[in-house]
Amino acid sequence: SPLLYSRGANGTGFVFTNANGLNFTQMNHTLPNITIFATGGTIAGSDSSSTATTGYTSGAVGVRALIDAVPSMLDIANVAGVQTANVGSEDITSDILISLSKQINKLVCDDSTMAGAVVTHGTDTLEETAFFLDATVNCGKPVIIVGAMRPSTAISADGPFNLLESVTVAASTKAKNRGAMIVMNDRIASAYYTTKTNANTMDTFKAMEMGFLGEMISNTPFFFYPPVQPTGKKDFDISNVKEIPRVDILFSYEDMHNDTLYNAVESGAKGIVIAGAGAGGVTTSFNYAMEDVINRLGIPIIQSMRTVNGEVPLSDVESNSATHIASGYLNPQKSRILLGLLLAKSSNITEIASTFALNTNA
Ligand SMILES: NC(=O)C[C@H](N)C(=O)O
Repeated sequence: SPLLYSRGANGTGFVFTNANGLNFTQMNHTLPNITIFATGGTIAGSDSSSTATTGYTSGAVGVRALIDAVPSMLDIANVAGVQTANVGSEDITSDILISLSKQINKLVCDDSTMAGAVVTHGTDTLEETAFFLDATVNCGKPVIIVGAMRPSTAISADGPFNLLESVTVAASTKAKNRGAMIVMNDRIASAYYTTKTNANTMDTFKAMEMGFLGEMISNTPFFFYPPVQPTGKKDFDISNVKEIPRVDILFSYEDMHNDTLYNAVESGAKGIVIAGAGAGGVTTSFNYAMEDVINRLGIPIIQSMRTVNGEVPLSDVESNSATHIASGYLNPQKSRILLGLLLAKSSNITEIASTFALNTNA
């Protein structure tokens, strides 16, 4: 069961909580209550050098240290911490995603005293977890996913301010009914569309065509638009889901070999996403191999794109939408999460195709 901590706005120390909910008896009752779910990553990273932004240990410090590093968050909200995992985000698994989503649904959605959730996470796969939570936590309370590009021991570590801003957005009534959001580098971004665009720098999370939802100025959120959800978004109830079927991503390139597809299927993939060249492109020969796998084995294949921007329209994946499925505006890693969630419910290719079609201009 998760480790739970909380403490009062007046700094009166930790209040024990039980696994069914949080005891906020020593809290400042004029403030909203927020739970932070820590999963590891650079935001919890540590290194002996204060200038190292590579080669450090991810997930070295726990949720209590993260909260302790930002005392001013207790002027914004009563805060509880749950240690869901403590790993580099490359080691986040679909089992962790299922348990994180269930924890948020139980401890935040089902608890009327809770205003919102913050998830601390490594940045490398943050967009995948953000997409998963956007799809599976749907109670209208803000869910904010946050990371850092500099470890906690670096000069000007970005984690503490990012965490303060995330708690602030999660506690804001203006943040309700907008789906999950990524808050980093003074920007509020859509979990659905935002991707990591730079491997190293702090200004990395962007949805270049769709833009940001808002900004943080002096730790105050400003939303550019009223609450809105992405056009193609589908909500999932995963309360009965125990496992997400395996979905592999295959990268398209000149001379791509068909056996990459057959190997994936033989190894147990129940769905495939192609990071296609341009608008979903693969070699002519690979196109025949896809046709074979779809028709003979009934395995859905989503054609996405290896470019950072753009759309794979249905008209670009040939044939009809029930056999070749276009990812629309979803990149391969987000398409993989969506296909996994759909396969956890049903392997009906027509249903899968119609969900992806919501993301295309068809
Ligand atoms: N900036 C980071 O968080 C990168 C780290 N490797 C992670 O994703 O866990």
